Amino acid sequence: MSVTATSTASATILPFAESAAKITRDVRPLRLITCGSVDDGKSTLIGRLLWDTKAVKEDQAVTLARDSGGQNDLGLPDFALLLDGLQAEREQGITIDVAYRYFSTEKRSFIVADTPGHEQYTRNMATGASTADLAILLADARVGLLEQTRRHATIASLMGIRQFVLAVNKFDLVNYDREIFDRISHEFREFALSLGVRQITAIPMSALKGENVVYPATSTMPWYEGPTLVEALELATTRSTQTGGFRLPVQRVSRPGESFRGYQGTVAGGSIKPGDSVVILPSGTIANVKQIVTFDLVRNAAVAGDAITLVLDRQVDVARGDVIASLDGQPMTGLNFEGQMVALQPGGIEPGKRYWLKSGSRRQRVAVEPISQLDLQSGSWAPHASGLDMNAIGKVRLSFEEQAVFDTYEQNRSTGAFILIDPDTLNTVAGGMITAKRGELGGIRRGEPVQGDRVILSLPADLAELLMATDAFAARRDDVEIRRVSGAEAAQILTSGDKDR
Ligand SMILES: Nc1nc2c(ncn2[C@@H]2O[C@H](COP(=O)(O)OP(=O)(O)OP(=O)(O)O)[C@@H](O)[C@H]2O)c(=O)[nH]1
Repeated sequence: MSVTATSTASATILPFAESAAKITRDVRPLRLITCGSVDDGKSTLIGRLLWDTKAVKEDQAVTLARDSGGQNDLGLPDFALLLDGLQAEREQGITIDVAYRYFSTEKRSFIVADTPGHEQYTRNMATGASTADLAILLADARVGLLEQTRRHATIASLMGIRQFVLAVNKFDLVNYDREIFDRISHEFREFALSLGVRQITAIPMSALKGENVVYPATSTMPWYEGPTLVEALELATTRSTQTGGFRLPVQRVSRPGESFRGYQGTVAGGSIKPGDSVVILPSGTIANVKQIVTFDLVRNAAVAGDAITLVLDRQVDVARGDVIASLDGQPMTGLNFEGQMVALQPGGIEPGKRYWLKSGSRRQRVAVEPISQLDLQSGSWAPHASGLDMNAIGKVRLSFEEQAVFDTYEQNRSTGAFILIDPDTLNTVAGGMITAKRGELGGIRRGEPVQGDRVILSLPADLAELLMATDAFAARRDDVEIRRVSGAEAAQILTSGDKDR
């Protein structure tokens, strides 16, 4: 549907969008989340987006007019009711689940997740954020940024979202005051930059009146020269999992007969073709791809998102939960990682307790040790060695009993993301992402032992042999463990261990 036809605004030409369209045209729909505090106007904004892009069908419009008991003083229906898929919301006056809506302009289509603003629903927000390319964060122009806005911005960044639109809403209630916009947008920009988000667009708007949403507010906010919301969305980029190397988390080993053995899963990054060499992790076995099979076809290549069965050229030991990866740019393998997580359950996260960590098809026992917690007011990380309360965002150490395989979330949002499950209740208690592998030279790095009191040295095999032959090692045999790794992996451990320090 076109967004240029308008019944409420005078502007039918969108020069910014016209030029933008020449710059980028991404065929995949852009996935967005909207978040902010209660009553900032999320439902009204999404309703307005759907209405002004003509995504509302005629029968819905009739229901809407009936349900809103007529029209508001602008002669328009109550847009918030548009999003009222759930009867409960109307009864309780709050949004209680993630609702997905679809709309499109001439240039692009969009999928929007409407996530709730209430504290206890942070978990739903994290669900919406995990698949989104961009987050629209709402703020009420009368009150500015609230803790909840900062929390949602932080979760969105934790879930890997690197594009934010700050929608400073309800400008009609502050006399379209430019100074208010400058102050709030400056404050938000500082906060978002501290989260590592660089693509930030702040837009003053009135969702209720439809100003700067689809149509520019040239008469009421002539001082604003940036894009409307829709123009900013048309320009945004989608996140891709195809930037890194090939990743196939194995979901199933298929053995229909003696002669055939295939490894099934959905490609979580990169691409593959017959003849390519791959490594099976955590074992480190190397093999070549013989065949790529989908449910009815033999393929000559597969890319991220394809569900495939991979046949290798030799008998190897592969189990559910293993990762088959390209030889170049392998994921990290180890027992100790660092991550960031948000606690999602009332009990929070207890330090030292064993949880199940689930990433893709893999489920492993893990001990979680909080290191620091994000102060949502200042945006800084404060040392924090006790548990993480519900909704708290923390940096943590993860210690596994068996070798784990991860990418950092920056490199691959599928093999770098995880959830934590409480083994007693089977509830999902946290969601998070991997930020680095912990240097297993931990005893040397800042003298901090890992794995209880033992220092683990991961060394290239030749160095390991040399060290183990020394008297010094013999004397410390009980508190030092030496692991033999490849030279490349030793280098990787050293570099990743130094990150964030
Ligand atoms: N004046 C004015 N009022 C607005 C604007 N946007 C929303 N509102 C009003 O603000 C109130 C809250 O809007 P909602 O859209 O329900 O807010 P929400 O953030 O979705 O709230 P929850 O669903 O409870 O999380 C409603 O009364 C809206 O009509 C605006 O731009 N200007």
